[in-house]
Amino acid sequence: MTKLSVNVNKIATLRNSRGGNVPNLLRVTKDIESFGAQGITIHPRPDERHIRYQDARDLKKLVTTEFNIEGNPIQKFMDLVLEVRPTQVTLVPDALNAITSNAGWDTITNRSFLKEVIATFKQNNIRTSIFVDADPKMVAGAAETGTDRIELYTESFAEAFDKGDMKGIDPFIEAAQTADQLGLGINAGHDLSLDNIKYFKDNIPNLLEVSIGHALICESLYLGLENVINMYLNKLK
Ligand SMILES: CC(=O)[C@@H](O)[C@H](O)COP(=O)(O)O
Ligand SMILES: NCC(=O)COP(=O)(O)O
Repeated sequence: MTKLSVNVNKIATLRNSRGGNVPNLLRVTKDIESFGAQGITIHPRPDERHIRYQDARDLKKLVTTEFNIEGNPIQKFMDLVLEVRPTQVTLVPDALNAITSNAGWDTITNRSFLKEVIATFKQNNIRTSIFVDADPKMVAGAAETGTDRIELYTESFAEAFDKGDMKGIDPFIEAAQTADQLGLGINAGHDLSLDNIKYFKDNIPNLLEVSIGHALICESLYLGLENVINMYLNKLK
């Protein structure tokens, strides 16, 4: 079975846009778990424009499913993860001001750095994952770091799928086979959605976890809109 980990960054972004506590991140997270999600993902960035470091601490007290923290392992992030001790840490090579994640690690150039960081987290019993492009060379490089898992960066698949190009899955099948041969667990994420998730899952059978945020929150808006409009109309009669 593939676990669904819901990325709640977008809930925090909406909350922060008004400066108050609506929507309430902790309440929404609790609801997401009670609706059956098997994990919660957050991706705090150094400017804390969506998830704040304090959110990570607050969520740790409340999350009962798998808690996954993603981010670039700068010192501040390392300290947070070692304090919070989530189930899993996913290392993502974000540039400081990136709007969203836009590349996987070069696991060959960064091998010794990643090896050191992975060792630190593993010594603290935190499962590790490395965000990589669907490239067997990068998957093989990830295996050299000692990581437990990789997270396949799925934007190129999602973009191809959207254009009707079914071949966009091919590099992911190859990368997943390499990961399997090397004993790495496979996660995936970025731009996965209700439209493309079944095709991805059907082609990557050994998929352990997907983390989904942007599309899932947008879909929740669309699918909930009719209900809420009607509730307002009823109150305005
Ligand atoms: C690694 C990854 O693909 C996700 O964590 C994604 O970056 C979500 O973060 P944002 O919500 O900041 O786009
Ligand atoms: N690791 C991917 C993730 O957490 C969510 O990415 P997205 O669904 O917001 O693109």
